[in-house]
Amino acid sequence: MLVIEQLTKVFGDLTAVDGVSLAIPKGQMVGVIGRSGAGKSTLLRMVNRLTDPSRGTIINEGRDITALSGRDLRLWRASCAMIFQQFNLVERMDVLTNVMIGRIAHTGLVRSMARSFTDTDRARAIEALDRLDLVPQALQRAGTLSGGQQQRVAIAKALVQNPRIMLADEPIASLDPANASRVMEALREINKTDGLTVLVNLHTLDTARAYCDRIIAMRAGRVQFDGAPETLTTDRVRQIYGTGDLSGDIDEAVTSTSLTVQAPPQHKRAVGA
Ligand SMILES: Nc1ncnc2c1ncn2[C@@H]1O[C@H](COP(=O)(O)OP(=O)(O)OP(=O)(O)O)[C@@H](O)[C@H]1O
Repeated sequence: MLVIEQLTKVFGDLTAVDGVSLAIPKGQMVGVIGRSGAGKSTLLRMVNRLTDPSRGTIINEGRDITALSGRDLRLWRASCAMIFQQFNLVERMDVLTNVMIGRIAHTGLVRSMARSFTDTDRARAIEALDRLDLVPQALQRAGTLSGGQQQRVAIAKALVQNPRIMLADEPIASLDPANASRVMEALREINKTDGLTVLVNLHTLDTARAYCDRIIAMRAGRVQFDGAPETLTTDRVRQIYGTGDLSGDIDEAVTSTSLTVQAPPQHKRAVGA
């Protein structure tokens, strides 16, 4: 169980995350939705301590994550794999090497920089690539792959870290709908097969509804809704985001979503996938 209590992040005059409390059972797939600036990224970044909280606590399986420093903090970060919108791969390196870099916590930085990986590293990386249907691309330069393939390489790289939690910060925001579906399906498959907790930030309600066990809707740093996808009705979304304030992705999701049909992901920000 991941327990977040009164988690707050203040940047100058701005409270980006404002007293968020959540209890996330192991193995749950949670979609965090909200408009740009709602505090979704800051929340995720605090969970893996890329951003230090101003107040509040994060407890994972009874361990106070907010108190970690030094080696323990590095190990926590390694066990909390992060997927970013922009893939974070070394484009000029081949796919297999990119994935093996994910073994850094096990291999060590020096060996990783020298690209001196063990047979175990290589075997784990190939196994992960196989799960993501990317073995044929293993020796291809990462930069030559499509955006969707690159994001699946990033997921394979995260998998070889042996994470306890997978954090994905708008993993499909740069992808076309077909690639977005494959990436979300891959995350869901890993969540179900490995029992891995997944926290995924999404701009669109349809996607969260289609793939997540639970939806957290944020606005201005606060949790406005936390529950099962089917209980987040259109009326509830309108209450949260306000009828006079319905522009952008959440608005489109409200107007385009059937509440009974698990719609395929509707991507809103297609750029150079
Ligand atoms: N390092 C920072 N310094 C100052 N302000 C920040 C910093 N990081 C985030 N913010 C601000 O905190 C607020 C929340 O940002 P955050 O990125 O968490 O929102 P978000 O919901 O993830 O938005 P997006 O969907 O656009 O990524 C925004 O107003 C943002 O400008």
